[in-house]
Amino acid sequence: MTLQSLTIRRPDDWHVHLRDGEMLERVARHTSKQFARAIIMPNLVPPVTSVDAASAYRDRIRAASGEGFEPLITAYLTDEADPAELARGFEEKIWVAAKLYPAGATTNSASGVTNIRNIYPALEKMQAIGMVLCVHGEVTDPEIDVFDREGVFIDRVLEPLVDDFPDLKIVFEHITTAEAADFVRDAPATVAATITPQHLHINRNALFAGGLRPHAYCLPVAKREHHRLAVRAAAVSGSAKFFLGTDSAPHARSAKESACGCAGIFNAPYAMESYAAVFEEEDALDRLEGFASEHGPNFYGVPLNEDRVTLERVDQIVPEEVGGLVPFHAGETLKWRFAGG
Ligand SMILES: NC(=O)N[C@@H](CC(=O)O)C(=O)O
Ligand SMILES: [Zn+2]
Ligand SMILES: [Zn+2]
Repeated sequence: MTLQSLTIRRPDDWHVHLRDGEMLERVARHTSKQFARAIIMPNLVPPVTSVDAASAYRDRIRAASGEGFEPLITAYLTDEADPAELARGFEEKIWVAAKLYPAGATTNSASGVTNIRNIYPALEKMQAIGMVLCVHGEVTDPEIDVFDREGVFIDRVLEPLVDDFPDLKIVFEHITTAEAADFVRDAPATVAATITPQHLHINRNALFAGGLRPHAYCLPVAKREHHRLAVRAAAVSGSAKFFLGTDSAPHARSAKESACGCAGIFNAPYAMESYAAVFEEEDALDRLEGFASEHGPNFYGVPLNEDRVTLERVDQIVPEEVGGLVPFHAGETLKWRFAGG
């Protein structure tokens, strides 16, 4: 018999961009509706580099997201990252992780790290205190083909990093390739990965389907079909190393539909529906709870959520716009509906 509803422990989103100001007001409740907690990415302008900025940002998110949602703030690592400041914010429970953006790799990464060696003192400190490192894993070398930047990052940066910091907890964010899925699977238990809905649903053809499709553009860019299939296999494998991170990354419509469109897909409004579709197609709905609600907290070392949410089998057409933004799956019919707790 076909499953008509699915009740699971409330999920968390281990990678999301909530932005600030008016955009934060527009998007925050889409995330807080589905998820109990979320790892909030720090790539604001200016980036979140100090404990004070992080604390103030957390207050603004709490105000925008409403009761019952816990924003988990991250620090933005620059070449000047101060180990003492990182440790202070971690001890004061203002931030739970720090984010490595290779300078120039993605949206608002201009202040990112130019050479991984520059943050070795910060990483030593993080390793010592048990603070998680989140990584945007792409090299920025213009000689490297954009579709190869994740794979080359593994060889040039990640593998040496894992060797040099055997006790540092590392999350390889938004993986998109078979190489990344294999690397994480075979790495020590200190290494995990987040997986977005879009990298489970689309391959690079989606960027060019009948014309140039800015709303399918994010970074790392979607890859060939065999990579999508490998990332799917990892997500539904049941391995505790792979967990949910939407990378919902809203940009104004005008910034997406532009001669130089911004990278980022706004998937928050139908995030769980989108993941559920994938797990059902892979005949793995029984593994959705682990991926969405258990593997992430266990890796970060925080308790599992106690409340439950239900997904119902109801067709819903995703609108062309949500709050003036174009959501992932716009115009498509999704077969599940997030019905809350
Ligand atoms: N994923 C994206 O395409 N964009 C993100 C940045 C990021 O996660 O790399 C953003 O902040 O817009
Ligand atoms: Zn990123
Ligand atoms: Zn992101």
